[in-house]
Amino acid sequence: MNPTLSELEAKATGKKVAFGGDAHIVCDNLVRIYKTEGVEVVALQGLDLVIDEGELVAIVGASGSGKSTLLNVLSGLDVPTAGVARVAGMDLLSMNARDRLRYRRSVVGFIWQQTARNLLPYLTARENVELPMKLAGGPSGASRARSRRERADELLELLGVASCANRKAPEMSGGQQQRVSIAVALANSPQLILADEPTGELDSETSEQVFDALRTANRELGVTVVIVTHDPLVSEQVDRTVGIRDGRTSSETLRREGAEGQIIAEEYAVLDRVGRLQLPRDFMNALEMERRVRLELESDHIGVWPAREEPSND
Ligand SMILES: Nc1ncnc2c1ncn2[C@@H]1O[C@H](COP(=O)(O)OP(=O)(O)OP(=O)(O)O)[C@@H](O)[C@H]1O
Repeated sequence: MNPTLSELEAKATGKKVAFGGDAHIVCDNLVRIYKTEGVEVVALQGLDLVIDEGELVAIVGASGSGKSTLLNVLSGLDVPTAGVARVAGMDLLSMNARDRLRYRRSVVGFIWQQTARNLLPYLTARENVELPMKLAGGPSGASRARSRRERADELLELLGVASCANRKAPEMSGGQQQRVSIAVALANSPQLILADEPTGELDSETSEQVFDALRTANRELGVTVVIVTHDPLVSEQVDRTVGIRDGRTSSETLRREGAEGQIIAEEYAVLDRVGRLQLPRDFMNALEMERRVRLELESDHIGVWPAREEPSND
């Protein structure tokens, strides 16, 4: 039966569910173009990404694929050229300067690769954790100072570095400094933690401790954690690894526990809303696929073949 005019009208004016719905992080067709000396570099080329609240996600990709650009956008440090970037319902493209400052102080926490960038060397671990709470303002007074100190000590305890409370950065190991950095990032109870190569300067044993601390923050405090990494150890221990290639999400690896407790990892190509997907470069090279491919729909899959050589006329 044909719809009535009023049904059509209701459909046209009805609220469409936006891409990603009310997910915690939504990037929709995100573009970031850098212009330097008249040359344009397209660092993000229409990237789509949806991350739910409380997820722990690793982002991997070759050097120059756009990982840091994405993290800078999500942290509110950089503004994308076009598209949608939404975190905790806040629109990162249209935010004014005041909201951006508030966003950076209390919605998101950041951990850099260089330990020296995360901590002030002349403050103790406890004072470093107290600092963002002081900067966020609010009432002053002895009881506020006491509650800041208590929160700092709780966070250091949670992350296994309570013994470092009175030490300054040069008196701590690299791994301890990064765990204190996580406490600093958590100080103002952010909803999201972003970490750019947090274990890049550490050996594998120390990396594992830092990664455990990030996992503890995710599990115990429910904070969403996004880690950019080259470290296979990190990407093996998260539920979801998102691969970025040429400024777009290209693959996702999902990990789940099998019936006998073994970890099963399955890699998927990412299909965007209009049906585009990136074939892995080594697959394309192996079959010398270039420019066009032939597709065939089967009952349960789609076959992709190299374009047929046209028979020559001579
Ligand atoms: N400020 C900038 N000005 C011009 N081009 C830039 C700028 N920042 C990044 N780019 C370019 O954008 C692209 C993506 O860079 P980005 O730093 O996001 O990659 P990445 O995946 O984080 O790399 P790496 O793993 O080496 O840190 C690269 O081609 C890079 O040269």
